[in-house]
Amino acid sequence: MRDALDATPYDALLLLSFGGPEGPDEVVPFLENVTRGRGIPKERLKEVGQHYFLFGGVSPINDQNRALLDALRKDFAEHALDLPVYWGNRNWGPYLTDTLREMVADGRRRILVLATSAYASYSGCRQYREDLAGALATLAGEGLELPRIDKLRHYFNHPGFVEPMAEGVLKSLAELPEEVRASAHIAFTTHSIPTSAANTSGPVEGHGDGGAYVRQHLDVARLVADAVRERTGTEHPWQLVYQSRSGAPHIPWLEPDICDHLEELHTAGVPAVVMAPIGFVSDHMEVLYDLDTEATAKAAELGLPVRRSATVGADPRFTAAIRDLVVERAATENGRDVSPCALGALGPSHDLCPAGCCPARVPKPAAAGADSPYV
Ligand SMILES: CC1=C(CCC(=O)O)c2cc3nc(cc4[nH]c(cc5[nH]c(cc1n2)c(C)c5CCC(=O)O)c(CCC(=O)O)c4C)C(CCC(=O)O)=C3C
Ligand SMILES: [Fe+2]
Repeated sequence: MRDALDATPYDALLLLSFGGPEGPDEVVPFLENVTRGRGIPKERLKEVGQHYFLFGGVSPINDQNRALLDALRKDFAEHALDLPVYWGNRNWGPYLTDTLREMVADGRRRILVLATSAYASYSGCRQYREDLAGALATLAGEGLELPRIDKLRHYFNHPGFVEPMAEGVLKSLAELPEEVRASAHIAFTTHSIPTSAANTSGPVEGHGDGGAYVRQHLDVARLVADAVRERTGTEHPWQLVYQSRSGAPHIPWLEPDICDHLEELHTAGVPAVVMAPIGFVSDHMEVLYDLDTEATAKAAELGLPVRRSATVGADPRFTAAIRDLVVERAATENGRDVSPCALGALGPSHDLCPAGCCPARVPKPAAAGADSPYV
């Protein structure tokens, strides 16, 4: 019998995610939820709706979260970590507010949140904290006693996140035709966001020099590229590029787009490319449509061999990393010294988002940060 791991003071882990439709009738209401008050052009919405309809109106994201939940519960049980795991979403059922209400009914008082985004950004961090504040406000309005909520630090540079992605790139390289393999480029991709959001991502002191979002992705890309070089002996040129841009065309977003990048590489005589979606935790719609469908069709049109490498999903190294982060944070809350685990040049991310971190265009209350109106 292993020694039991200690999660106290926490009495629950909450997996907080984006949510997605699971049938054709759910696509439009889902997109209405996503875009409420966000000023996304109608044309873009129609187009994105088509992406979902192409897959029968079913986003893979909910099944992936179910798989991650199962894997986390199994991992915790195997390591005698007594911590129930719940799941709630921003944009589709199970909705965060309903899950939080259930957690309160179950007597949970100290909740730790795992968001399905590894990096700093408004969409990937503060917006989830706003969701938590919104849910807490609803429960307060119902006269319920509010639990205390903390959010796990960003895990982009945890070895349990980086390692499976490095292995995925190695596997994709091995699948390329042998004669082009050694000269293949790696295109690391992530969600494009407005450059204004990129420049203000992360803590205030890093704003203005590109922000944490791009810096964190570059660190991960370098770590994966280094791991690949160590294991193949080959230096594969790489670049961080972007996908899934939305918003009005006159507003600058991070570039280049993966499709333009493939065209550029092809013109420059690069014979093959591995697309590595390091910005995403699992193979959701952005990966299945924007990379596996659109970018792969673009590459076929160019006659450029491409492979798309795996996301971490429910990889056991990732669930072990989450367990590690939970135990680390619990120890910190108990005033014990910890040595947080992180690869790369940036070091472990902060436990508590400081005031002004990843600001919203229109300020809103956000929980689980230094500027939270809740304890
Ligand atoms: C940084 C980032 C992540 C990664 C971090 C994280 O995971 O949170 C992410 C994830 C996701 N984004 C998703 C879906 C959508 N995102 C949209 C719109 C937007 N995303 C943005 C950014 C991000 N998005 C932004 C700046 C917008 C513009 C509007 C706005 O400022 O909000 C829209 C509206 C239509 C469109 O414009 O494309 C949809 C449908 C899904 C579900 C996929 C599935 O169903 O499998 C997931 C996991
Ligand atoms: Fe998105």
